[in-house]
Amino acid sequence: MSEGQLRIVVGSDDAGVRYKDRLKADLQAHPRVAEVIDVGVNGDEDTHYPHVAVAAGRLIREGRADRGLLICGTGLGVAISANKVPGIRAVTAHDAFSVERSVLSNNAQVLCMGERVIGLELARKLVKEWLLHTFDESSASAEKVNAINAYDAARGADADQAEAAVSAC
Ligand SMILES: O=C[C@H](O)[C@H](O)COP(=O)(O)O
Repeated sequence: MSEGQLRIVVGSDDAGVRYKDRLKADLQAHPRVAEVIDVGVNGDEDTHYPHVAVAAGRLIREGRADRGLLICGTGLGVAISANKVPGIRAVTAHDAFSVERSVLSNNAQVLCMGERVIGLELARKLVKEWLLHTFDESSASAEKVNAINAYDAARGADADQAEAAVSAC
């Protein structure tokens, strides 16, 4: 893997599998992509979106992938589900500005799209652009992402600990 290359996990439910497979092929051909890991679904498989999205999020959390691209009917269910994995920041975005800011403002690792919402060619263009955005740890946005991470780290802890973690940001 060369410097700056990304390992990307892709996944979908049955409503997103056509786009997932097409976008996966684009990713495999892209010079910025070192590896694509497909967590399904494949063919006529009918695994529901939460299971696929959480599997993808876990690969990122475990350090086996850098980013995730998840497709369902709307892009909403996969985002909600991936965000249940600690440390994961997943967004649904169907326009260039939101896709860009998901990385530059939010350092989101996971981009979600809806096959029933966006045209395939626009989705392909946005995914190519997404690959070129990189979060700047020295930017003013980093402090805000750190606050998200502090809330995240405090999940499961008692409320006092959560407040202390957040107020320290
Ligand atoms: O967010 C959920 C997705 O759009 C999914 O593909 C379809 O879910 P539904 O069948 O519950 O509408």
